Amino acid sequence: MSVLEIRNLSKSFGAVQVSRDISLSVAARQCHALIGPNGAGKTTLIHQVSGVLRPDAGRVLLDGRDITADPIWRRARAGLGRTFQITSVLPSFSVRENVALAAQAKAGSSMRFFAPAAAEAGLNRCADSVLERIRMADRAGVLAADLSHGERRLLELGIALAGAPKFLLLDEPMAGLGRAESLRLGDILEELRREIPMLLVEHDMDAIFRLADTVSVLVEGRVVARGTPDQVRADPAARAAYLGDGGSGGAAGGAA
Ligand SMILES: Nc1ncnc2c1ncn2[C@@H]1O[C@H](COP(=O)(O)OP(=O)(O)OP(=O)(O)O)[C@@H](O)[C@H]1O
Repeated sequence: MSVLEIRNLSKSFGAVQVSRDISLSVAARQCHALIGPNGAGKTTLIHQVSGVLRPDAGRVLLDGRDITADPIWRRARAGLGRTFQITSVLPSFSVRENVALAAQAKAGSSMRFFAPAAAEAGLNRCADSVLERIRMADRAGVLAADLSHGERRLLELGIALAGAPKFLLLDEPMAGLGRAESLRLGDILEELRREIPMLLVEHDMDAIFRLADTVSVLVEGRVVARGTPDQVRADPAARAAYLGDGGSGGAAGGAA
């Protein structure tokens, strides 16, 4: 069964239709990547899944439950994790505190039976296990304000993971990262993807070919090609529309 299912989503801004009858589904242990030229409507689609925007038509289902009308917080509580859209890092708190606060927000009232010291120890344990996963255990005590851009991105992922998501929305996680930082984040996402299914919008084609099981190519709000990374790389419609290269160059050509 699909963990995330998007059925026939459509969205217009005034006279401009930005999502045109888009359907896609992501099963457990799958990474579905969304690629397309600037302005194709990728972020608009992610916003409709996360709840930032309401679609004009169509439905979004998480674990089979219709969440189309749910506000952002209810989607988060239902297990929809997202990163890299709303900056959630608190600069004057340490890395561990940032993750522990996110874990506390997730735990909510279930913590009320514990003495404060025990609750704090539990949150710190949770934070430390997240920091291991994002390979930032050695930065636990550093103020978030003192992190590099790449580390801040990792911390944003850690904050999302502290919410124990059952699905992750990743909107251009590699944007602005250097080569080494992209590879590091790619390693972490590769480990995570078999555990938490994800919808990934990304321009970094190396990351797409490394992480995605399925790729959908969006052009002018419509899915024009879909398949494995290799199938999409060979698809004439994808090459013509997204790569704009007649088959010889462009982003996927570069990754080939
Ligand atoms: N709130 C809005 N009001 C009006 N038009 C919008 C709004 N948000 C996005 N658009 C338009 O919708 C189209 C799709 O934008 P969107 O940001 O979803 O594309 P994208 O594929 O994510 O692009 P990029 O790769 O550059 O991030 C663009 O033409 C954009 O100008």
